[in-house]
Amino acid sequence: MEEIGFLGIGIMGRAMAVNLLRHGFKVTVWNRTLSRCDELVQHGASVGETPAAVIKKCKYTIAMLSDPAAALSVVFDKHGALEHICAGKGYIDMSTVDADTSSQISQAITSKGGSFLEAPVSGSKKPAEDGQLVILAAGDKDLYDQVVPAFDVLGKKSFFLGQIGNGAKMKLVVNMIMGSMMNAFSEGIVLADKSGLDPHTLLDVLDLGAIANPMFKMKGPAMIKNSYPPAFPLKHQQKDMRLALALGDENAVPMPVAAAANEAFKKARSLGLGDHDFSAVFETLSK
Ligand SMILES: NC(=O)C1=CN([C@@H]2O[C@H](COP(=O)(O)OP(=O)(O)OC[C@H]3O[C@@H](n4cnc5c(N)ncnc54)[C@H](OP(=O)(O)O)[C@@H]3O)[C@@H](O)[C@H]2O)C=CC1
Ligand SMILES: O=CC(=O)O
Repeated sequence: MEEIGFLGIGIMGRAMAVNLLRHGFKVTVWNRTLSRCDELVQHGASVGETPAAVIKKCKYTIAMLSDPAAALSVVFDKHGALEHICAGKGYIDMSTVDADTSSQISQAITSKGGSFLEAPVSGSKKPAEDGQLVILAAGDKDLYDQVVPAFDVLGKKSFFLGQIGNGAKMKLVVNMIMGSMMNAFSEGIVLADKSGLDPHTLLDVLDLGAIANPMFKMKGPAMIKNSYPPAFPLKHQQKDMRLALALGDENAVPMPVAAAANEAFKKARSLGLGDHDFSAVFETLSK
């Protein structure tokens, strides 16, 4: 494949770009805080000074940014992606955003002749490091086919979900479920503890039954120790709950469980836990 641009070297972007480099891709990176690119240079990456410079250099550019405001800013602001996007270039936004944000980006890119794919991912820091993400792509099928070699490195499975917005919506549905589960799990651990049970035994029981899952298994032991090293920052989970609730609003879908979970994540943010892992929502109950 041609050289790949990578915009956004946060928890996920760093792991994904390193993975591409490890598998022999040439990668040019950019990050708003440019110093975060230094480590990538040691892995063999080049650095672009602006998103526009990366787009100019690379046939394909991936973005992995925090939220809708960041995704829009990197495309539309001065020295943004739009300045050099043109026919023959592809832009792949893998950030978790809402369908409307994705459509705005798609329209802007395609109106300048470029091609666009949204491709949010399911799977956190460790799956990103291990190339085990689940990729939820939608938009330009030709571009999808062209970047499959990169997706094969980044993920264990890619879905092509059709028109723009479908990838964003699928991701929000999945994370709405995940955020609700994390709250139910937190309440369960506290309930076990306060009613005189050993929370570690609860984890063992859960792991053997019908609701066993990798998230409970991975996060539970650390939560019991009140430890929340950020893999998926809580502020991003709350953003996903907010965007999923807006999708529910648009479609008149009642979501009382997700709404309550969103309040708990908001409470956690108000306690200053936004940069901790999203499992820190546990703190809203255990104090
Ligand atoms: N972490 C996870 O487990 C997963 C995260 N996601 C999604 O992936 C995306 C990235 O997540 P993650 O890597 O964890 O987040 P981080 O907070 O670690 O990284 C966010 C990135 O966005 C950049 N950024 C933020 N605001 C702006 C802005 N206004 N202009 C330009 N760049 C900006 C940051 O740059 P700077 O360094 O300068 O702050 C950084 O590169 C999010 O949409 C998240 O919801 C999806 C699946 C899993
Ligand atoms: O978006 C977070 C994840 O773990 O997936």
